[in-house]
Amino acid sequence: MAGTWPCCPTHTELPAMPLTPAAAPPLTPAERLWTATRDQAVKLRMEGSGPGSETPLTVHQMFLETVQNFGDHPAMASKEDSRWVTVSWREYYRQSRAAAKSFLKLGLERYHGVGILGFNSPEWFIADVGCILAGGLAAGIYTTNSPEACQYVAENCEANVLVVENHKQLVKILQVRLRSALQVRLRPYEPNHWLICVQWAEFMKLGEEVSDETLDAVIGTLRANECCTLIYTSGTTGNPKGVMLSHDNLTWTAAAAGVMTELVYGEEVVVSYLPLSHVAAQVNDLWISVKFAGTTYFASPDALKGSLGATLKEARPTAFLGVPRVWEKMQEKMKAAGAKASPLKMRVAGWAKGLGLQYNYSVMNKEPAVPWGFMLANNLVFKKVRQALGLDRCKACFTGAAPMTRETLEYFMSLNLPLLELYGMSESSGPHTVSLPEDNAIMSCGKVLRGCRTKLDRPDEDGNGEVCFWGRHVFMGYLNMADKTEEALDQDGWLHSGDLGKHDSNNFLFITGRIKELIITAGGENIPPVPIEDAVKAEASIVSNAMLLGDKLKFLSMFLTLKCEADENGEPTDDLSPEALAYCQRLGVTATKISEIVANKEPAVYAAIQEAMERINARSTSNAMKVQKWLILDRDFSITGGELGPTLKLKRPVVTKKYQEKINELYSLVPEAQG
Ligand SMILES: Nc1ncnc2c1ncn2[C@@H]1O[C@H](COP(=O)(O)OP(=O)(O)OP(=O)(O)O)[C@@H](O)[C@H]1O
Repeated sequence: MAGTWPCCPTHTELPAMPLTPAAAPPLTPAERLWTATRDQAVKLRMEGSGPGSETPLTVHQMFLETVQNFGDHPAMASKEDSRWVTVSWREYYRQSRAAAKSFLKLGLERYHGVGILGFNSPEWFIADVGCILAGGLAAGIYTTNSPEACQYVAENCEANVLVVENHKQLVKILQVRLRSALQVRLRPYEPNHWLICVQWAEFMKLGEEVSDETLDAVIGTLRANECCTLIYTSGTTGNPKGVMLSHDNLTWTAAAAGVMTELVYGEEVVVSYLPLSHVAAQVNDLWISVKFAGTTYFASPDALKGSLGATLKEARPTAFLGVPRVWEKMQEKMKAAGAKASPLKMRVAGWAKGLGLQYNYSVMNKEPAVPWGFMLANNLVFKKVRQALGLDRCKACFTGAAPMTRETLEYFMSLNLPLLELYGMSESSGPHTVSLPEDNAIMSCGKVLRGCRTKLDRPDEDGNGEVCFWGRHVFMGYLNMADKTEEALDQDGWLHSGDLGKHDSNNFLFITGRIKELIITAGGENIPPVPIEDAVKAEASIVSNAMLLGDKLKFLSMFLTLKCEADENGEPTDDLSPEALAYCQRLGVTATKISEIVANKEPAVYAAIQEAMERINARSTSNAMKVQKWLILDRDFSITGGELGPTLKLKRPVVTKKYQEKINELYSLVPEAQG
């Protein structure tokens, strides 16, 4: 028998609009677990009973359930003229239907894409949901994409319509193909076809003459085991791939993640600021909110340049998700502020942090012991920190999408703000393992989502094997890439993550490496770069980013960048950051710019980094793992520079290509003759 999700509380009032019946439509018959074809259905990985056996739902059904039960609750909040304006679930549904009608009117064909290129906003959500209701494939495009990268996505998903946030983004689109002026474009890839471009308000009216019956007829043909969304991977390991997610992938995963983290229907608040084209933000901000009738507050586009703190204080989210770099930045800022405090305040903070760390380790070890003085520390320090961060209502602070350092985890534990690690991929519709407030272990990514399974493939003697996923969160396939899909999914349908991991005796999963970025030297040694890179960053606090080199080369070397200030566009500048300046001052160096340090090979700084490198080399288990050479690049890595992906993961192929000449210098290689 199929299971059901815990029901949300019922609310008798129905929205004043035609609603289609909520009975689950049948699945499209399918034999295979995967496909690379846009209009093909897949077989779902249904369990016979319990978690994983729940009735599959379409996005429309999940949405409708929330509208029926929480129609008047606020669904979205955005700032207009310095005031928060909310949109109810009923209104959000009405607007999504209006957008769907307009897409149909514009000629959106079934299983064709709608590219959405813009910062997080109600329009982003409405365009996404509207596209799905109209039978299209919603495809977020990163705002940081180059014109060519936008074109790649639009062509790959055969977009009929692009929804573009502003002139800046539109200019990119105009550079690559057609000539037109405003916000929505029609059928861009059909030669000689007419184009229309309209502003949002006009777009929302375009479909007014499309009847409810017409739209409901389309909605009635949606099937839970068919594709509705494309998530483009950010390309840390190669060209972006279109990850096809079905309705069931989204609705099942949103429900499973929310149930596991004990979300409360109608009470959750999140702040949306991470790129929605990334799976983590999209599932957290959009789909979990739909399932649990949460309220999404939209941050300003300059969130990561400084305004996020103010938004958090106003929205006071009940859960908050940050990628590691966001938490690290918060830590850097708080430490810099702490360093300016009076000696007394510093002593109090130091004492409280000791208690915070002790207490949170005791909770983690399942022997919670409130140390003497903890309550005082809570009143004097922890509560104030939470309030200052806008996290005073936050039941869970999550980190995910990339590895996190122990130092940052312990820093937040010491402030009684333990970070809960999540692990997953675009190909698993987001989360595969989840850490919970009362069930987590430091450096672990938590336990597998209920209803899913983990297999560690070909484990070594320490139990490290490739992490493989099974469950209803596993994607349908890569659009138009059957070969890549067959590489990712084995014959039995397990998704191979390309990550190395192991379980401890309590079944916590630890990610111990990435096979997909393993460096294989010319001598055949397999070397995971991240532990060495993290060690350098920990040993030399002036270092912002480190990238190990050595793939198919004779020895290891490393690129380093220094911590610097960012300008108003988030671009790295030549000015050293306060932390880097402090590092220099400790060494008696007066330089304030990266260029000064690099141009002079500033002896004291270079010597200090060399000593750090020697300490790390001394700990390495073989000569092949020692870093023989390193150099400092004159500009830090950034999203805009292309070296970092949207979740701030290093894009190694981009750095290698960009700095090929420097690699040649390091290895005294002669570039291949041209032509
Ligand atoms: N908590 C975590 N700890 C360590 N690594 C993580 C964690 N969460 C995610 N990752 C890494 O991120 C990967 C998934 O990232 P994602 O699906 O976002 O790909 P991507 O950034 O689009 O890049 P790519 O182009 O390489 O697929 C995982 O396979 C894993 O390597």
